[in-house]
Amino acid sequence: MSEHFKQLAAERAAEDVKSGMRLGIGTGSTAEHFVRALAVKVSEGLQVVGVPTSERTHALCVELGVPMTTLDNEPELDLTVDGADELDAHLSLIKGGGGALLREKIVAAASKEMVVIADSSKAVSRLGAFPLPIEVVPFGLEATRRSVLSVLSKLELPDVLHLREKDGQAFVTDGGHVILDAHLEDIPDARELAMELTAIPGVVDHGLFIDLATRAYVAGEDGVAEILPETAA
Ligand SMILES: O=C(CO)[C@H](O)[C@H](O)COP(=O)(O)O
Repeated sequence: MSEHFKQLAAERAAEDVKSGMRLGIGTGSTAEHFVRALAVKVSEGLQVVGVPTSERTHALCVELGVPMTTLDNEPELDLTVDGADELDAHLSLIKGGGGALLREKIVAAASKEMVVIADSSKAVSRLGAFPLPIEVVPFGLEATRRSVLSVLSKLELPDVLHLREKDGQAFVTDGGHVILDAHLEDIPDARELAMELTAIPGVVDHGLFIDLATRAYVAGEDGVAEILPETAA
């Protein structure tokens, strides 16, 4: 069922795409529904160019004939459409379950608008149940891991960090980095944690997306809801 809701949210976002737009194109199963909906519109004559946020999305765009460009050619984008692992009422997000958080954040930051597409299971009152991906440089991994643990301890968060693996090896991102997944259960102050993590040498980025999403389409039993960010207290 959640696959159907992902598709509904993606199709709603595709309706916002107009000819001439420069798009950021996200990564993951929900974003793939968006690529498929976009490809149909392109085959009907819609003229757009997209910057894919991962090699996986790039391959799908090639397969489906969605025209692509690079962020170097188009450093300012009109609209990015991407999925999320969690979103709260302020449209703060956890992303990176698919490991593409770095390119996703660069592309979202280069866009005038970022639309999040999700099934309703992703909407939470507070972020943190989904493990927070922290992308780190392989050089000095143990030292960086200790620095991350010390930030978690300072903020009184659980010190559970797992190096992400794939097929028994460390998972390597498109940028050649590795990922530490932080099992925090609950993040009382996402902004503070984001700032602390960003300041650690060796941390390339993390999956907290704050003040980037401008709108979300969340699909569930009652249809597709449009969500605008609540102003933070
Ligand atoms: O951040 C992401 C990839 O890095 C994805 O957007 C996130 O993991 C959601 O994936 P899905 O749409 O498959 O549930």
